[in-house]
Amino acid sequence: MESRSTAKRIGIMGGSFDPVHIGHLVIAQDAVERMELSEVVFVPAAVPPHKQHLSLADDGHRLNMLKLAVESDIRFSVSDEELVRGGVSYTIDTVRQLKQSIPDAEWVLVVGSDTLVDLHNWYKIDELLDLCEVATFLRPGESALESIAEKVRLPDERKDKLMRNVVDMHLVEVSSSEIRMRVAEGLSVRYLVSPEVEMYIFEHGLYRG
Ligand SMILES: Nc1ncnc2c1ncn2[C@@H]1O[C@H](COP(=O)(O)OP(=O)(O)OP(=O)(O)O)[C@@H](O)[C@H]1O
Ligand SMILES: O=C(O)c1ccc[n+]([C@@H]2O[C@H](COP(=O)([O-])O)[C@@H](O)[C@H]2O)c1
Repeated sequence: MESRSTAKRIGIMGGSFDPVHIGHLVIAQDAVERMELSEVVFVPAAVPPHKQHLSLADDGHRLNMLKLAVESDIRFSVSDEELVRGGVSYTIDTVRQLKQSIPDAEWVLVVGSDTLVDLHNWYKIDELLDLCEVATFLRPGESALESIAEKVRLPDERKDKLMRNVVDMHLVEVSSSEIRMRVAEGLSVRYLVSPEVEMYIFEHGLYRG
């Protein structure tokens, strides 16, 4: 096993969080334990690069729901830097900014294995992989490690390092799209989002369709 330096290790979880659900929170907790992180920063995207055609709930609502979901857990925090920056949210810009704010930390980007096989399409991926470690978790229904490895389209050295950081995490079958759909259909989202987020959705009439 590689020995870790003593620098503080901070996880970064980026996403649309429209809305944040328990799947996101469970992954963040698993990442803390599996990747020896001291904390995880959730970063809601202004415009996610691969979802530019989708319309999302207002930035303010997505941010407020994230804050409500994580406020009782000192290991979690929320950064509004992508929302403040505006425009398409490239992760390289976010990681550069985070590194500037805490230069002596090690940064670990937490992504799903669907993302791992797409990383070669990310903006300035070479520089990004120099700046931070990537921890990948298997999402529900995803195939075995070997078949993911075959699909990673990055140089061997990069790929080997990424594959060493693919970890099993709890699989919670829930997505933000399902939450939005359930609210629109008048179904309950209790236990799928935190009670504070459930209340927020109903108080603000979000996702009614
Ligand atoms: N149930 C889940 N288990 C593990 N990871 C998840 C889960 N849902 C989302 N993620 C991961 O969380 C990150 C942010 O996801 P995002 O905010 O786009 O949520 P989503 O549920 O995938 O949204 P949508 O259904 O709108 O596409 C991504 O890396 C995504 O792979
Ligand atoms: O930087 C990129 O080129 C890039 C390309 C695709 C996705 N991302 C980031 O990956 C995170 C998850 O994206 P998504 O589309 O799965 O919600 C989110 O923070 C995006 O900004 C980043």
